[in-house]
Amino acid sequence: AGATPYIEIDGSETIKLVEDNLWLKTQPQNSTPSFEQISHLFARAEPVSSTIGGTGAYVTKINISNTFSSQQARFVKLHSNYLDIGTAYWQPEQGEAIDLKSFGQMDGTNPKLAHSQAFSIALNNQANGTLWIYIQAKQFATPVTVTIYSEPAFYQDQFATNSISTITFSVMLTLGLIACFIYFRTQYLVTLACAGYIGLHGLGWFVASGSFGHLFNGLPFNPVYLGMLIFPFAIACACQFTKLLFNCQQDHPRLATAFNALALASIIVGILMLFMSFNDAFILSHVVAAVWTPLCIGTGLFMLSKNDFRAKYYLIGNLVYGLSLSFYIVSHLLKLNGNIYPELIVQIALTIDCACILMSLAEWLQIQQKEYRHSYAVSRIDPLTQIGNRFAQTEKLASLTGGYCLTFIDLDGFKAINDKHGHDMGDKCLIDTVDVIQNHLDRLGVIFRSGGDEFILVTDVADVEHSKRLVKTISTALLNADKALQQTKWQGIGFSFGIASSFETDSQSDCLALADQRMYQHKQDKKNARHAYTQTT
Ligand SMILES: Nc1nc2c(ncn2[C@@H]2O[C@H](COP(=O)(O)OP(=O)(O)OP(=O)(O)O)[C@@H](O)[C@H]2O)c(=O)[nH]1
Repeated sequence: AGATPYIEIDGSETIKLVEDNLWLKTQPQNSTPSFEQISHLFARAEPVSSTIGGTGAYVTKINISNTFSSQQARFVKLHSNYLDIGTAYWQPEQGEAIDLKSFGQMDGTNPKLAHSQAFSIALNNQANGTLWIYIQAKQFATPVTVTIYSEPAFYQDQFATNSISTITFSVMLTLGLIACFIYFRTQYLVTLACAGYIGLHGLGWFVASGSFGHLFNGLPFNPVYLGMLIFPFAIACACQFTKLLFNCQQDHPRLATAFNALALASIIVGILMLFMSFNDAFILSHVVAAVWTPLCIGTGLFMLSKNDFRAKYYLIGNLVYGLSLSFYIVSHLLKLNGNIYPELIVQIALTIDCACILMSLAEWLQIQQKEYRHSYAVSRIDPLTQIGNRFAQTEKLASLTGGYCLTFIDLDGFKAINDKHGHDMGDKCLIDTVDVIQNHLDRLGVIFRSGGDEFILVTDVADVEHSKRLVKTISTALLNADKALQQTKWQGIGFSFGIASSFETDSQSDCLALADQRMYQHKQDKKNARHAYTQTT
């Protein structure tokens, strides 16, 4: 270890200590050690160059001198994501060592700070002394830097750090909840996977930032570690989401297998992690991330190369997240000392990623909606004549609220066309006949092909008088249509029809039956008239 560092408390807002050779490795303790224990441990501690990747307990002492002529309050912040036990003592040059408040994550008395721990120290005027710090955790994921803040600078830093952290995991949790609600409404599995993907990431950071522990302190275990344990389950959801988003089962079976395999592996890892040491769990989680990140970015690039526009948001989000993770790793390895924590940058990037993921889900839902609308329309259109079919007719009848008029139309002599010229010509005849009907009746209501050579015209009617007038108008229109048909090559075809209104009957089925009956009567009358005509000639 190098010489004991020395800090002069002057006018500076913040004083940062380089982490190199600051800490000494010592024996972990079962409970918060006393000053005597710490000084004892310090004497036998092993020098280490850095705490990064370390586990267990570390101890340090820092000489501090207050150059002010007044008492000074300062905050000491340690950048340590995990911290089971943290305790510090101020040993003035003269006098007894003073116990500063414990600042571990299991202790509820320290100032609440996302991703870090802090404690306060009051330095008498012109005081010289030694600050002893003991820290203990299952894992030191980052170099544990020590920064000394003036009171205003600390509160400012605390506000910014906690705000950014809270906003990001709140946004993630909210987006996850939105995806969850979409699942309840649509039952699409992709939305459930999306809810898991975003929601579990949000929950993970809520726990990992320390905020969960700050809200629910007094737990028998340190909840901050749980953040890492949630991660593989979030990745399992992310795999399923990606697979379903790009319809991999149908379009890219090999990718689907890869995502299923990684999802299964992540779940197994996630369960195993609960039973292994946190250090192993920590490494395994990073292995999962190392497989997932290139896989999702590669998939995004591949899908974009196939012009799949769902990939655009997916790729942007994962690139932002991937870059932030790289920055996180590099910043810790190179011990970059920016003003903003790399964890917060990852959290911000992940929030952007989650928003992009939800956008890609929206794209997916939009495609579904378009397909649904298309099949909805197609299922209600008669493919031969392109007018509404019986299904559409049933819906129209069900939607009627006021008075209505139903016209039953049946072709005369259609079977003969089929018999004489074949079904293809019969089809053509039907198409032409519908054209003629539409030209004459379109403005009078909606026409449906109820089957074979039968059609129904549905008209909304205001009152009895209106329905009486309508009977005349429709009859005239159909007689004109009949005449028009005679001008085409289908002279043998004619229309028989019957009209009934809701004012004459009690129900729609009665109204339909009455119109059918009148149509049949009309057909019979025409047949009789033809018969009589043939007899007289
Ligand atoms: N080409 C063709 N024929 C069809 C189609 N749907 C039903 N048909 C035929 O239409 C004919 C309807 O029979 P009918 O109602 O007895 O025909 P019609 O000659 O008009 O007899 P009336 O109604 O008594 O005047 C049957 O031969 C069906 O096979 C179709 O989509 N295409």
